[in-house]
Amino acid sequence: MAFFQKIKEAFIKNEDKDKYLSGLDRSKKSFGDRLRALSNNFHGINDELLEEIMVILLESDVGIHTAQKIVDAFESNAKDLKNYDSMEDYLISILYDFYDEEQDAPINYNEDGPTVILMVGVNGSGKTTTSAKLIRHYLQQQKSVAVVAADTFRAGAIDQIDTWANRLGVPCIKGKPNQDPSSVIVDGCRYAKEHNVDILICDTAGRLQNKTNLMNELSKMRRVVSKEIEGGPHEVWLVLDATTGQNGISQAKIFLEATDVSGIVLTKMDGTAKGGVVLAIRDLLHLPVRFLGLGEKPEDLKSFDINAFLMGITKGMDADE
Ligand SMILES: Nc1nc2c(ncn2[C@@H]2O[C@H](COP(=O)(O)OP(=O)(O)OP(=O)(O)O)[C@@H](O)[C@H]2O)c(=O)[nH]1
Repeated sequence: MAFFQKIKEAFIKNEDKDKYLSGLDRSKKSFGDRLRALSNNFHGINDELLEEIMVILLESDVGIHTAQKIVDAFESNAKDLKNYDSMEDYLISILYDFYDEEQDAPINYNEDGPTVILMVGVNGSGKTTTSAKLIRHYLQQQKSVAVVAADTFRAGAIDQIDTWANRLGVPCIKGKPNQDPSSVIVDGCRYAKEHNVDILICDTAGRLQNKTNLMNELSKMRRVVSKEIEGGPHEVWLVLDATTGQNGISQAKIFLEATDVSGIVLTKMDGTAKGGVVLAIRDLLHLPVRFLGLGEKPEDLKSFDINAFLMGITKGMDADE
């Protein structure tokens, strides 16, 4: 069976498939459609073709380092592929293996009390919106959820998450503007323990003015959570704006130097053709992509699925043809 068939079979079972297709449509235009255009002039695997694949990867923002690795892996076994379809199928299999989802541990949920998730990332990356989307995601899974408005530095951030919490009918634990975010997080943890909350989402501030401050602030937050709730924080998710592509990766590295991060949420994927950044993240940051933001609405945050992702960026809506 062609490799793509396997992806398609898994994709069909994903209930978020329509959102994946619409949200990744721009990436598909820059990747899948351009790849397919190579079928018009396919003369086997040669330097020209490898060069074209490289350019397509780069323009999808896979980044030079990662793109080179992908092309090398592809080249080493592709020589005998005689037609475009088998070439495309093999390339998709390389991208699949490259992501290698098997290496990901499942999300670390606390079996004995609230699971605390710290949301970190620079301002504007979509952290607050993603926190709101996560509330919905977990409510849909019949979990009890509360949110902590620990971004006490940005005027408006507290109101923003509070409004979302009200709309979604979950408690929002908030402090005053400029209050120490860690003290608000302590209040949140205590509330979660007292009220048997399953998931506590902490929307933190994303100030990146200097690494030492960031490091101190993040380690204080971790420390207070771990004192209040055993094993916490159970997950620390770095929110990255996909439209910033490779710049987002440099930003991510600063956060990774400041604290342990257990996963990435990539927002605004619907607004960019740079979908290839998923592969660069995997290669350069060695972290699982946990969720993709595929639109602005609360229901537009989707659990990452490599099959749906590859389908979205390669064949998209044409997959039924
Ligand atoms: N199209 C689209 N827009 C998004 C997505 N995620 C977030 N946004 C938009 O991005 C903008 C910034 O989002 P916020 O959630 O306010 O960003 P933030 O990181 O919390 O910013 P601070 O609160 O300043 O830290 C908002 O207009 C969101 O609607 C997404 O997946 N797709």
